[in-house]
Amino acid sequence: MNAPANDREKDLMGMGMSRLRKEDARFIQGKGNYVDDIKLPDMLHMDIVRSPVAHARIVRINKEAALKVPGVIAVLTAQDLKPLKLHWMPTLAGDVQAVLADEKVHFQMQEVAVVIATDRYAAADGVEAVEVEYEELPVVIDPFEALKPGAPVIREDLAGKSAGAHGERYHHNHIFTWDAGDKAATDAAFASAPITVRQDMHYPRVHPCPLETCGAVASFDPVRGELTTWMTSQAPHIVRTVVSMLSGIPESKVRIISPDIGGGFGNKVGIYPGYVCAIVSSIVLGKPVKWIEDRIENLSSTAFARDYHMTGELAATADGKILALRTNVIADHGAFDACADPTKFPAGMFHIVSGSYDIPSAYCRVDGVYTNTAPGGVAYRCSFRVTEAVYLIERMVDVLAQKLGMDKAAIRSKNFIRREQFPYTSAFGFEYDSGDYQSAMDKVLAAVDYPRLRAEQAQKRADPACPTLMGIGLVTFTEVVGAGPSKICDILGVGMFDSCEIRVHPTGSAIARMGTISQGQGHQTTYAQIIATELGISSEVIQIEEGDTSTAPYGLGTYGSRSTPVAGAAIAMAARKIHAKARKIAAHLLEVSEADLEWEIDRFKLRGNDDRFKTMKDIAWAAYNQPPAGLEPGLEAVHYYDPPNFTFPFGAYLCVVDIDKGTGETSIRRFYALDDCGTRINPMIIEGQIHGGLTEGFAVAMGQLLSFDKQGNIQGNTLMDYFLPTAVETPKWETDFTVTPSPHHPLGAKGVAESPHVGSIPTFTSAMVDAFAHLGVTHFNMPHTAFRMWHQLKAVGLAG
Ligand code: PCD
Ligand SMILES: [Cu+]
Repeated sequence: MNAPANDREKDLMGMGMSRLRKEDARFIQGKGNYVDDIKLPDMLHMDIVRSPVAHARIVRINKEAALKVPGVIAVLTAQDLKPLKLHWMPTLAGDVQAVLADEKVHFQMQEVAVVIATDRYAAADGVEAVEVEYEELPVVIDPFEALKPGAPVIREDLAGKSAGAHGERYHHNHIFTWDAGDKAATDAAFASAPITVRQDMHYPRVHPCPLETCGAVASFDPVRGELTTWMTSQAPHIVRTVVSMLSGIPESKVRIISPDIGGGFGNKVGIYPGYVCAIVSSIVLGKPVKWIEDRIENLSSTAFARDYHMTGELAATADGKILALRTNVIADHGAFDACADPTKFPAGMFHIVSGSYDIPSAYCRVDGVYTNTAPGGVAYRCSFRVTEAVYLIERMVDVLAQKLGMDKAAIRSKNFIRREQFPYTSAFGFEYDSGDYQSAMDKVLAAVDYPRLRAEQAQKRADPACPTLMGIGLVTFTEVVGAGPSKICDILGVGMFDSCEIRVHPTGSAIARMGTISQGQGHQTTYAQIIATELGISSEVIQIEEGDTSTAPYGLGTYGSRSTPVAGAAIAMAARKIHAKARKIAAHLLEVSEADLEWEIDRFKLRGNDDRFKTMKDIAWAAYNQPPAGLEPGLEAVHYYDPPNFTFPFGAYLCVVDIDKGTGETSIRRFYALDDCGTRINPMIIEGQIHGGLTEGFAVAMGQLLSFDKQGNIQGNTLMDYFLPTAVETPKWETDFTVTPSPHHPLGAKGVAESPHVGSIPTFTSAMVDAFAHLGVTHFNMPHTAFRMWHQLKAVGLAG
């Protein structure tokens, strides 16, 4: 933290200060306002009939018994939505998805019908009473099986379509092939390389699992023709655009409000059938309709993450210089392609897979595949498949080091993009804005006394009586966040810029609105801190509002750690417009020329003269009272910021584990995380974000898993089974930082919230595998539960 220069600066509580979170006053008193807190007069409740089977034809749906349940008002099926052309909806990935199953169900828990009733209980009773007759079809849950010639046809609606939104389809269950890099040069480098390594790995299906599930309250006013919907959306403006396009209601009469959100983690970016059904029900019935998912519905049917079957290959010299990288991925996207990636990137930013290393040639290919599982593939705390990419490259560098008998740190040093190479263009065409990987790693190695840890490990390996296996994981990752330059990044054709509007009131306090939406990140605090420093107004009196499309300027929302890189920049630019006008007003009030003024914390003063000044408070009053001739009254500005590039935060993580040789039980002895996100706005919030991301990384690596049995029954979809670590299981985190500002961001800031998730997961695997490295093991898949580790121990002749 930069110590404030004086009391005036301290009073601002601006950038760089660990000020407490403004929003916590309401959160810790239970006074937040979540979607389920919205209660409107005459509000009806909706519940969803879901398929018990994974693949079947719907022979018949009988609503009669349900309609007799006291309180039930209506039951809607695909047949009812058909006349409105709303039984299918477009997905963000250019596919279509059934809103309610149309003649066929494609995965277990798919939405089949909705029941609307006067209360939540009656709606649930109604759901029980809807009779659906299914004729079961063969199920495919394995994407490799799905691509075989005789595999069951999952998407009959696509029959005969040999091309999708992302080009050619070569099989009825194939969605797209996407590739990047130079294949010929990469193949040539492999053909002549002295050393090559190859490793298959599966990044299993996991779920973001926010504590608050998804939900909506839709309220259509038939008199005014206006639709207001409160919903748990990470991107309310794009939802408004889509709702207007689908319903035909003018965008000016659609209002989407994201109230407080109890965690998003990528799960609340997409548009789900439940939202659409609540809106349609409200339009049809002319009354407000509330839909709130339960936990099992959230885990089973809303967007999952990952499920990437990856093959990595590295070519290198005998002394460990990497010459080329090749990867091939089979991506399970479930029954509908409903990933939420920028339109032109069906595999997100997977091509950041060359990581922190200077690799001359690289090529990657991803094939998207349909299976009878829930749709998804969202960016769970990651900027669109970056987690998968970082996992692959970090695993591969370890595998190569093992093959060459090199140390993990030494091989990384040998291949780092060096500080003087930035801006650096990767083999995939990303222009990395800045970085200093060697300094970050050196700081971590020194902090944990790496040589001593290795010596301890050697000693333990030499002692057969030692009850534990000790593993050391090391990862040096690069993220790509801040989507994005709108020339390459859009969602449904809308460029991925972001926005800010600031109004300074006559008495010197202010309100600001952005196109993003906090889900717990603390935007109300950090955004106010940026404005405080830029404008010399205390962050305490700067009100931040997000999430209401009727008041906030258009923006693309919060995910992919884009708020700081994009909206954060918009805030600085809007503030600078106000600053420029304030300077004119100050010059007028002081009767001097603008050039004679200098800015100091909260005021313009006559250069070198502390006694002649006008504070921002004076200037605000004057703006509404006696602006200079020719200048409009008022003190406000709007800025739409289209970033010139992504930002590239990075980090170096080290983990030490001790695995019990008898039981496979693992203790995380140490986890040291160094992050570099450029200029830091609020170090305390950053620390909290890093703890959160590391804890979610721990959960994924050590326990989370959604899997399916052969019939397509989902496993692990309750919190009895799905691992959400509490304070009891969570390791103690040690954090550290370096500061390498982004050269193109007005504040030098990069995103940070995803880095700890992206970086920690491969670090855990690196540590777990390292514990077995002396026994010839190079890789095993997550999650590293005690049971799976016990099998691993048995496989190498340990454990009973
Ligand atoms: N340099 C810097 C950076 C940053 N920061 C801070 O921190 C935070 C964060 O940021 P970013 O990184 O920018 O991010 P954003 O955009 O805001 O956010 C997003 C993220 O965020 C995270 N975190 C969190 N937290 C909470 N609490 N909750 C939630 O939900 C969440 N989510 C998660 C996720 S998943 Mo995705 O969606 O999957 O893609 S992506 C994501 C904010 O407040 C800010 O301001 C500072 O201070 N500084
Ligand atoms: Cu991702």
